Amino acid sequence: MDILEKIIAHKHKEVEERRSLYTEKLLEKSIYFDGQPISLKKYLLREDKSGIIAEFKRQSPSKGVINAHAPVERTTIGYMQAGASALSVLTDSEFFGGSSEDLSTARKFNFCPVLRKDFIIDEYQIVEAKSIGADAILLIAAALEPKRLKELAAFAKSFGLEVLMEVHNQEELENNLNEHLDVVGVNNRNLKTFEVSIDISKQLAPMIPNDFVKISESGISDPATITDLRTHGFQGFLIGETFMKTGRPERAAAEFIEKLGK
Ligand SMILES: O=C(O)c1ccccc1NCC(=O)[C@H](O)[C@H](O)COP(=O)(O)O
Repeated sequence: MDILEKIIAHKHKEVEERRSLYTEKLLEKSIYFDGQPISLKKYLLREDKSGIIAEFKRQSPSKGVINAHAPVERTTIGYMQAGASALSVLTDSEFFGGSSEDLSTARKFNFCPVLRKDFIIDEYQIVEAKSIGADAILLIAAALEPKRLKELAAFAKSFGLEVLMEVHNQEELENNLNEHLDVVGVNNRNLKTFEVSIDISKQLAPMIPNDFVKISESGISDPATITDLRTHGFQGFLIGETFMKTGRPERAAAEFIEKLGK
């Protein structure tokens, strides 16, 4: 079993356990449930922002522990003050050391789009995403059949949540484009082998229709890479480890964005 298959197998168990503790009806009582989501798509297109989606990521399967101590509140407020366009919060605990509480904390202290970064395989997780205050969810093409990905995207849109679909190759892209997606992300990291190559983004960019906002994800460690990716049509850039591996992720983000010039 590769790591993605392990994560997905775990998610199936996790969803069933959670559903037995908190029904969808209970989740719908959250203070966030009737709120209007903040559009990730619109914030990524704002010219006064960097296009960076700054990620709160404590650990990962590829790197182990990245930052065990950064507080969510200070880090996420600092990311937004530094000029990030949006936040991404890993909510998986088993493999990434995150939690729903991390996302709710980020939500409570920031007025900006918040992406729930998790491995979504079931409608329950989408109701949960809304209940913890997320504005957008991630659907990973490598983890879902195209029909299922489309059903989950439509379900998310019915709650007003925006959908980021992540691909790693041409086949995943061509098989999964549908009208319910808002943002298409190219993951530079192969989730099965952990190899990272920014060239994947550059190769796939011309194949992504312009109706979708295009983002490049993972392995971005230099502002010059963003300048280059912009010339290939990318409007958003998801960055986690480069910031989180430092003692003060929000300061690393501020220095990075200052060097970028926006
Ligand atoms: O980061 C990993 O090791 C990983 C392994 C398996 C599945 C997903 C994984 N990461 C999730 C992400 O997509 C990244 O957190 C995100 O794109 C930011 O990447 P980075 O800037 O390289 O931290």
